[in-house]
Amino acid sequence: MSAEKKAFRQQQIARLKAHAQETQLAGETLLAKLQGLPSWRDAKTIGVTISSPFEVPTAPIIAAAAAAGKQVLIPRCLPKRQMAFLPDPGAAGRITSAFGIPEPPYDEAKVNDQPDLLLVPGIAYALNTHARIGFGGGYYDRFLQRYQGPTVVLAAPIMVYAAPAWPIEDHDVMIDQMLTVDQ
Ligand SMILES: Nc1nc2c(c(=O)[nH]1)N(C=O)[C@@H](CNc1ccc(C(=O)N[C@@H](CCC(=O)O)C(=O)O)cc1)CN2
Ligand SMILES: Nc1ncnc2c1ncn2[C@@H]1O[C@H](COP(=O)(O)OP(=O)(O)OP(=O)(O)O)[C@@H](O)[C@H]1O
Repeated sequence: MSAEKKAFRQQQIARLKAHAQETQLAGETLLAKLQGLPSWRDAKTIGVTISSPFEVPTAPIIAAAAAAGKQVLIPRCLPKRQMAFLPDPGAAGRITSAFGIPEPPYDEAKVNDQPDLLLVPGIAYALNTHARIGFGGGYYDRFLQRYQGPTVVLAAPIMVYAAPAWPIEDHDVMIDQMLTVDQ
């Protein structure tokens, strides 16, 4: 990975941490926008992460999906930077990974890697190209190569860039839809 990308990521994560409260507040507006999308309304299954304190809060999204009768699928990290989506067992059923992320237990029979809608996490997004940069695991760039459905990001203000301020690589996959508080 380029030193430039690494430096941007470090700086951006520090910015996210400094704007955690603003990001939490933006969550409400972003969820309302998400609920207005046809891709949300039509989805019977939703792929979403369990957020950390400086990401857009996903607990309200998960609650809204469940209330609307949608099945919530959350990712489990696997060896070789692979990721599988499995039904959310609820807070008490999640297992916290070595990276501190609550994950579903692995059960091959329950894997569904083609949710009807995928909410993609990240640390920064570009309005012009819909490029994204994540935490550096490469999990989503790999996953998105074989995911066929629509992708959406919920971009808190601190995550929004007019154009990418980080290097774009061949394996970067652009996101279909970018929701922001302002645009
Ligand atoms: N809330 C949330 N869950 C998520 C993601 C996310 O962005 N947000 N992910 C989005 O992808 C996946 C996990 N992402 C990860 C990204 C990097 C590393 C990681 O490797 N961390 C190392 C440093 C890097 C390295 O050594 O290569 C570490 O912390 O030691 C782990 C998980 C799945 N779950
Ligand atoms: N499709 C892929 N095939 C092979 N290696 C990949 C692929 N996507 C990413 N990688 C590798 O994974 C590592 C992390 O990728 P990158 O810096 O793009 O992560 P990221 O933008 O934070 O993405 P993500 O949120 O998907 O983890 C890099 O070493 C990159 O070369």
